[in-house]
Amino acid sequence: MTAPLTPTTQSPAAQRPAPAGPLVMEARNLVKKYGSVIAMNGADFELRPGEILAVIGDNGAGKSSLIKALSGATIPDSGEIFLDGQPVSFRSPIDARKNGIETVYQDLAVAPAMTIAENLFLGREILKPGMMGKLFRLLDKKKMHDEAVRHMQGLQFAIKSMKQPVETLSGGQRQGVAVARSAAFARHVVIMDEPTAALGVREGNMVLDLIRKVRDSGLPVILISHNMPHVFEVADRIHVHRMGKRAAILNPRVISMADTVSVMTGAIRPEDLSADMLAG
Ligand SMILES: Nc1ncnc2c1ncn2[C@@H]1O[C@H](COP(=O)(O)OP(=O)(O)OP(=O)(O)O)[C@@H](O)[C@H]1O
Repeated sequence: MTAPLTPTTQSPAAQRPAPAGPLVMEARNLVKKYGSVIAMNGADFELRPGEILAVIGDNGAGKSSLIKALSGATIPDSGEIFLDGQPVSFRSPIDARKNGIETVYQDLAVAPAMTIAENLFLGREILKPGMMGKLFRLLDKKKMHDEAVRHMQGLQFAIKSMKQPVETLSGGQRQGVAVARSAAFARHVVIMDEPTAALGVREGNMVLDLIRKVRDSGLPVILISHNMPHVFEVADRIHVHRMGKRAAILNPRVISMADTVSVMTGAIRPEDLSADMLAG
């Protein structure tokens, strides 16, 4: 062992029992090579129902490659992915979406000039019933608006009007719209790639709150983040990625942030951790 194992302070996640049950998503032995660079080197992954699973790792550890494989943005060279125990092979992000997996990307989150309601239904607009929708492709704006209100209220998302253009919102609120949109359409899994990056403290907390609500609504969340306090704030389990594969799954109720970072950098070997620090 190369570093002391420090006791943890109790995180808010401490109040929640560890989620259990059959796996919602699983990956085994994923490999992805780019020429001589090995981005995934036998990566495993497990997502349980009702949990927020944080995925952390140093730059270049292969987190994005893993997430891209799970969301259909990359096709792995080899390995297996299972959804509800069934083998799946996503050829594109649309394929993954069809299987109920929604991804919130840090950058292409929302269309600024469109309203909140329009953003929620972007690419999935509801057409008017009957000939008006079928023939003339007229949008059912009222239905989309009412659905948007219902959904945002369900997430207790404080917005005055769904008719507000997204560009009039704060950064945190915009990110909130992107999170809410994914939650609205995901049937299985929501993947969030650095959703709180570039946000201030208050806005970051607002998005974290929303992520908890998404989880509490029954959707498991995969949260990729470099922000350790945020990870410890919301994660039920922490998947540590290192050198192209999963190094450990940690229990944020027991392990400290400092030791988590040490596992991530390789200063602490997972086999040197006590059993309760691991969240197998
Ligand atoms: N399209 C690509 N072409 C070539 N190399 C790539 C490609 N995508 C990823 N890599 C390489 O694969 C390795 C893993 O990259 P990946 O982006 O998955 O890591 P990461 O953990 O997400 O890193 P970061 O936190 O810096 O985003 C890196 O060495 C990276 O340079």
